[in-house]
Amino acid sequence: MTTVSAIVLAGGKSSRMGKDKALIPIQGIPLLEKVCNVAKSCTDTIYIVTLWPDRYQNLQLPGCEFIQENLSNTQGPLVGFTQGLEKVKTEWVLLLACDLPNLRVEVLQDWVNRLDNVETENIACLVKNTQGWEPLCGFYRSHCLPLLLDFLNQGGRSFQEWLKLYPVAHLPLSEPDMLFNCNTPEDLQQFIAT
Ligand SMILES: Nc1nc2c(ncn2[C@@H]2O[C@H](COP(=O)(O)OP(=O)(O)OP(=O)(O)O)[C@@H](O)[C@H]2O)c(=O)[nH]1
Ligand SMILES: [Mg+2]
Repeated sequence: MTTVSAIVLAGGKSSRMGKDKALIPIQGIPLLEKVCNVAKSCTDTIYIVTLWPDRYQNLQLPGCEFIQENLSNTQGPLVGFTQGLEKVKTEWVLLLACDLPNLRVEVLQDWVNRLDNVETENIACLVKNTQGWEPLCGFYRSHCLPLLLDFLNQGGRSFQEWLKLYPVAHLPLSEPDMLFNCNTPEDLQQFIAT
């Protein structure tokens, strides 16, 4: 089976939520912990990229390694991903946002099993929606790092724009609510109510 690592992004400002999304308890478990638990079903190597590892010190995150972003301010998920990718030693990396309360282990494991059959030209393997790729719940080849650095050096910061430059393979998703992400207090209320 393909070996993968995982990168969990937890360096966003949570400005729409008004408090750190990573720490919001879902059924009593902080969201970042929940996401890392799901990532654990795919790999033993999990990197959490954040500007503030101290905040997450008391979470149950066994085996997860913090990567402290060496920036004075957040630069967005593409930059956070790049900082994580610099550590990755496996061929593929699973990238996850920290605000995905609905992730399903069986779906992610099915996706991992598909990676061996992805054509080599593809730099990533992602779900597509009507607006474009879902960049924050899917797989990237670690050798895309130089391409990503080039893009950042030219001032690019958008996942969607970067992904337009290279071939990307599709991942199937029969239940799109798995990608529901909690951005606002209303999103959270909606999630808790369902
Ligand atoms: N490491 C890192 N993660 C980031 C950065 N910006 C966003 N993220 C993460 O990327 C994911 C998606 O980001 P958003 O849903 O926009 O979250 P956010 O930026 O915290 O929220 P808003 O401030 O409301 O836009 C979340 O897991 C964030 O923690 C960043 O600069 N560095
Ligand atoms: Mg989000």
